[in-house]
Amino acid sequence: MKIAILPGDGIGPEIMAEAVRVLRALDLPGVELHDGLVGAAAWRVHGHPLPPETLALMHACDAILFGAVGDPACDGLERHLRPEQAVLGMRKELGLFANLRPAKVFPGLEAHSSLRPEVAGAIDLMIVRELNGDVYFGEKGMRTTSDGQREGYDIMSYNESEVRRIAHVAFRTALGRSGRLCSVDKANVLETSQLWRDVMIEVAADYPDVTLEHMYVDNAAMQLVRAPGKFDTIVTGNLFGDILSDQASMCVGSIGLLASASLGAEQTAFGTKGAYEPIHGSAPDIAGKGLANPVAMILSAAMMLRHSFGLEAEAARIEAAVASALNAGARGADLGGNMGTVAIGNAVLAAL
Ligand SMILES: NC(=O)C1=CN([C@@H]2O[C@H](COP(=O)(O)OP(=O)(O)OC[C@H]3O[C@@H](n4cnc5c(N)ncnc54)[C@H](O)[C@@H]3O)[C@@H](O)[C@H]2O)C=CC1
Ligand SMILES: CC(C)CC(=O)C(=O)O
Ligand SMILES: [Mg+2]
Repeated sequence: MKIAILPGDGIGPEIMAEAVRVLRALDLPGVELHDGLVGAAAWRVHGHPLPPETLALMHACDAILFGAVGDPACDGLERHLRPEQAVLGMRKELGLFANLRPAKVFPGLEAHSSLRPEVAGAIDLMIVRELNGDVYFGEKGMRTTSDGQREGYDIMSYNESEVRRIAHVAFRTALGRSGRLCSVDKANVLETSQLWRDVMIEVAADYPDVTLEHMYVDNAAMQLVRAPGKFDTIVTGNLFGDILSDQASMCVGSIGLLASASLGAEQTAFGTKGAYEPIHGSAPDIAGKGLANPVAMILSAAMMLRHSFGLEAEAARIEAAVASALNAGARGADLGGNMGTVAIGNAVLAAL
């Protein structure tokens, strides 16, 4: 069981250290951890955010633990050299098209939500975000219009097989939960979304036990804070899923709590190959201060054990330890506490 450890930039190395401590504490037989560089950290050494060495490591491993990439010092670089291209490149190169982002309120944290505790307490949802298409991967560029203005453009598109494969993931996910699936789009305005909706309806025929509803993304953003408990499984495109999941994180209390799994079709000897990363970024504003919440990274490691290695009991053990540590007061500044990254890691380890 080979795992690529790619901490990346900013708080990435700080939170990854805690996830690695938790993994090592489980002392799982046959697990090998292989370190690699990604993002600005890789660009500084190799001149590229996703160098061939790192790509080869990603291909050679059964799963990838990915911290975060992004560094304000790189904002002026040509786009293909910016750190963020590493996470996009990894997802595309490995065909990781399905991003699962669970959001559930932890017992004892209801009062830390941006919502009223009784509203927050009902949250238990799964966002299934398409990860290989949409406006993030369309043709983009800068041009000059005929009247001499600069114009930026990014083409949004999905083809039907891209929508169909994420639809199947979403319907299967909903089947394993409450059987309710909400497809979020903007079909009242966008052709891309009209196709998305049409294909969702076609695929629904294969899943008679799932109830499919459709919601426009602007309404979904509103409903997510009005009555988030009404959602169970949400399926949506790359851009909308990116935005709605950050919003969902504050409904449960902090962006430092939400983990994710990015999965494709590739199967290894142990399970589905995947990359596991917090939903947040490199948080340059708190990087290097020991303040980052490592929970999202630790929970991403748990998702890895579940999806890529079939180690359900071990995944559940990590999740229970996190819930117990949080409930006992292990909280950093993001949750109104004063514990640092390592202290929160210690609390999770003690609860394992
Ligand atoms: N998957 C990835 O590698 C991602 C990378 N990014 C990149 O990260 C950089 C920063 O982006 P932002 O928009 O600031 O988003 P961000 O998610 O890094 O930070 C947003 C806010 O949340 C806080 N935050 C994030 N993670 C936290 C944690 N674990 N504990 C406590 N507080 C936390 C930050 O301090 C900041 O105030 C940019 O370069 C961006 O492109 C952004 C999102 C995802
Ligand atoms: C850097 C972005 C492409 C990644 C992001 O914001 C995300 O996946 O949540
Ligand atoms: Mg994001």
